[in-house]
Amino acid sequence: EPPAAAPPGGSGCAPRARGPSPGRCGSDICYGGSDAAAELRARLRAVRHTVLVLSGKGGVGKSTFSALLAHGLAADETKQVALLDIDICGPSIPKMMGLEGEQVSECSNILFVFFFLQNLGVMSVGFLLSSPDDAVIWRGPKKNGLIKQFLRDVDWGEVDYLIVDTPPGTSDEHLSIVQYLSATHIDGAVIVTTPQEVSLQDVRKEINFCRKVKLPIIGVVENMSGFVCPKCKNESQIFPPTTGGAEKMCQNLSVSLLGKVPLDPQIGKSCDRGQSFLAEAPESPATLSYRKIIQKIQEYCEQHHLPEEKIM
Ligand SMILES: Nc1ncnc2c1ncn2[C@@H]1O[C@H](COP(=O)(O)OP(=O)(O)OP(=O)(O)O)[C@@H](O)[C@H]1O
Ligand code: SF4
Repeated sequence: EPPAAAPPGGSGCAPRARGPSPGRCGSDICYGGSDAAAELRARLRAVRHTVLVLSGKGGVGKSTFSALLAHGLAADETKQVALLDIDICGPSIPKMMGLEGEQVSECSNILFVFFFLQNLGVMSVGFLLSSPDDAVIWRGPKKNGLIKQFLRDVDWGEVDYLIVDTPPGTSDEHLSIVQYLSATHIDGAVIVTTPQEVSLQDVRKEINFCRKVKLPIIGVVENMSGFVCPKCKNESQIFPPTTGGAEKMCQNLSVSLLGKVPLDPQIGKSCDRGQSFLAEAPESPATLSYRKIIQKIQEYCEQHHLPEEKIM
């Protein structure tokens, strides 16, 4: 189904000016006052589950996983899913969701998400850039202000699953999102890695970060885990797991391994076209792995679901 380009918002909504909107005090961006936590709570009160997607290294497939997690959850049409991209320096979600070049719309200081499907909304910092090739070079406080603005000013509506694609590593943005979302509820984090030691090293840091900020870890996904040749069916380890891969690391650190996703060149092609790989290659081994992982995340969230009074 083609993406609906126009966000909802009614006729009076002019396209939003580029860049974050100024705060009420007239400063470049509003960092929130004493009532900020209450505002955030109010805005996010109808979000049932929040899942952060993290990775130690860049390029391991975190944004791809976030996009496909959102697609997979939205396959159940009774669920409302929102995908938030806070990768301020390299937002790739607009392209992966076929929404590149879109600009955020606002009406009465409320920002509207774009809908890929009727039940799958997307919000990305990329919608604030004038061109997909623009670089964002901002200092921490400005980034934090933007993240808070996203959470506070966006009309999320009723959301069953809010998936947050974060930048690689552990930075100011991670601390901010954990702090802001703690005003409501975070189910936990999914950490994406390749089997290589160089990626696993950074995952260990990520796990320490989660433990420090008391963010539950739903589990680890080992991506690019082997390649099955479509011709001869031989399996090759493109990124050899020299130290036992994610499986060994998860055992050692008492963290769940949610699953392994093999390399499949079709994944990149589908993402570049802004299409769901799960829908385009429903029988592929990678899709089957993604589906099993998504089901585990869903089960985890259902087991940790919010008390009714928080769902208003
Ligand atoms: N299992 C896979 N098989 C083949 N290609 C993959 C797989 N997973 C991801 N890719 C490709 O790897 C590249 C990097 O993926 P992606 O942009 O999701 O990484 P990332 O971890 O979000 O990177 P960054 O954090 O730097 O934005 C993309 O071209 C994507 O299509
Ligand atoms: S395993 Fe390698 S050489 Fe053999 S068919 Fe597959 S791609 Fe070709």
